[in-house]
Amino acid sequence: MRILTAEQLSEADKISIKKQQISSEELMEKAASLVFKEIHNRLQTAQIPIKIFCGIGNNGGDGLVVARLLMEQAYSVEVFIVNYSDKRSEDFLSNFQKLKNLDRVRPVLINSETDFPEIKSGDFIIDAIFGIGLNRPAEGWVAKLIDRLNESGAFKLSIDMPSGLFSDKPTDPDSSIIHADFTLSFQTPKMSFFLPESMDYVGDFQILDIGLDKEYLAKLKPQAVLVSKGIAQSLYKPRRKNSHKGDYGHLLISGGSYGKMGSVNLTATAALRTGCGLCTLYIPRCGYEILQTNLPEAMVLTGDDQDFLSGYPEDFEPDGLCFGMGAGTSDKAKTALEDMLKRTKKPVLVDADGLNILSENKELLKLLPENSVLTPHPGELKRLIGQWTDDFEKLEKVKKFSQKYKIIVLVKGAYTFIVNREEVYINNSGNPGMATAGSGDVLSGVIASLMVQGYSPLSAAVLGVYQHGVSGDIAASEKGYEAIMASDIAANMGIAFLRLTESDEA
Ligand SMILES: NC(=O)C1=CN([C@@H]2O[C@H](COP(=O)(O)OP(=O)(O)OC[C@H]3O[C@@H](n4cnc5c(N)ncnc54)[C@H](OP(=O)(O)O)[C@@H]3O)[C@@H](O)[C@H]2O)[C@@H](O)CC1
Ligand SMILES: Nc1ncnc2c1ncn2[C@@H]1O[C@H](COP(=O)(O)OP(=O)(O)O)[C@@H](O)[C@H]1O
Ligand SMILES: [K+]
Repeated sequence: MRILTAEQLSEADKISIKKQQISSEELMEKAASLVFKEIHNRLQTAQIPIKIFCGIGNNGGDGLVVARLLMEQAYSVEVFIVNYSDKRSEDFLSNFQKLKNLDRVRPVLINSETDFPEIKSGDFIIDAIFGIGLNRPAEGWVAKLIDRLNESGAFKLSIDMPSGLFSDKPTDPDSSIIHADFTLSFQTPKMSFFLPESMDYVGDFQILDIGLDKEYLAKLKPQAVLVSKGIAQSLYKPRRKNSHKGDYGHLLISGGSYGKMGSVNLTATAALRTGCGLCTLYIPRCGYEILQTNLPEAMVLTGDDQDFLSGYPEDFEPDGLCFGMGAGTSDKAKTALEDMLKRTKKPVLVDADGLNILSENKELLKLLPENSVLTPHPGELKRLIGQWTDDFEKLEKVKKFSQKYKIIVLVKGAYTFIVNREEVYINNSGNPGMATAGSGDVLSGVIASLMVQGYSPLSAAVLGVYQHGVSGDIAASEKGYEAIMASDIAANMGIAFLRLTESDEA
């Protein structure tokens, strides 16, 4: 699914109306009918007090259509017009008239704070105040109304956007924004649904296909692409019967220090569970017995130092390299990274302390082979690219960084962003149970393993992040969020690949 801007969607709206020879009022009826259906499916005519707050633009128009359709099914509905301006949209006005023609309804106009209705915690609020047409933060009594709705404790369903939230630019967190429990959004998700600063306003969300012209939509340059199972399937390379371990690549994982050997163990386990043919670990001497005992499938080479990573193995040509987990940022570890980067032309994956070393020694960034993959979490990213003022600026900075060094940069989080120059992918698989020590180490193993198996670094990053999330979801369904440990994410990778190759019907 492609993420488009408000401007692109409004234009697509106009083009679709023209091409499909329908009126904008008909498009609104179609969009709002889908919202009605979702609500009706869930409420099944339960007599919950429904209060619909409608603005005076097209988002308000949607709210009015939903109100009419709910009334036709004998729901208990009250309609409030948030009358912030006299510039009512045409489709708002025609639907306002249609609603008033029903004799049971008396929409209540809200012109100031004194008109606010009482809102009880058991009410069901439908928020149709502002949609993608919001062009400034909500102010005055409209802001107070939004605050009042948020404080009510009532369930809030937003149409298209939580009112007060911008779709594709930063929203001042001090402004008034509906804190939706659920958002039903039209045609495509909006960028702010995925960014850490704004995702909480959206609640759970569902996208309703309102039938905008597919041909036109396909021509638009998306802000980002949401990674789906279909995309992951299209990247997947099935294993051939006529193959041997040499066909699936030899990965060298370099990391670890005294007390941090577990991270290398997790990365290596994940890499082997993701199918690389051979895996060698390059570690300080203190980790030798630990890893040889724990993970007999991996080969182990050690540097000269007892506790810290040092040097780089002589005469060793793996198919790909992964550096950083548990490595620390000692001078020796820095030299180890530098030696590695000077010895290879193949894209590498750098994670964790490898990223911290790069942040402290920015000149090393220039040594990264083209299309190397960096996998920072937000803290590591900040050290790497500097502070940002908001998530949209962060994304722009990451794109520039990716362009400057010709590399792929992940921004890990509840939604992980995969940035390849101007191109952005957003991953939606995974769950909060994965917020646990070592799950990032597992991700590095998954991606690096795919990289040595002949996937392009970008495909490895997109497929790897998706599979890592799916594996975490399998772990959650078996164990519950709290009990997930990073090793469970590695352990479930096989089932995640089985799921990937299953058709959805199966
Ligand atoms: N495109 C699609 O796919 C489809 C879209 N559809 C629906 O249309 C919605 C977009 O409708 P829209 O363009 O009329 O804008 P909307 O969000 O109702 O608000 C604009 C109004 O708010 C005003 N205003 C803005 N900020 C303000 C503020 N802070 N405080 C006060 N006023 C403020 C602004 O007034 P002005 O700035 O001119 O003063 C204007 O009057 C979209 O979200 C979806 O629900 C579907 O029906 C069909 C398919
Ligand atoms: N709430 C969440 N939902 C989905 N995935 C998550 C969530 N929290 C963390 N993750 C995933 O878990 C991993 C955590 O990585 P990281 O912070 O580097 O962990 P560590 O350093 O402990 O290995 C990332 O891949 C991230 O996307
Ligand atoms: K809304």
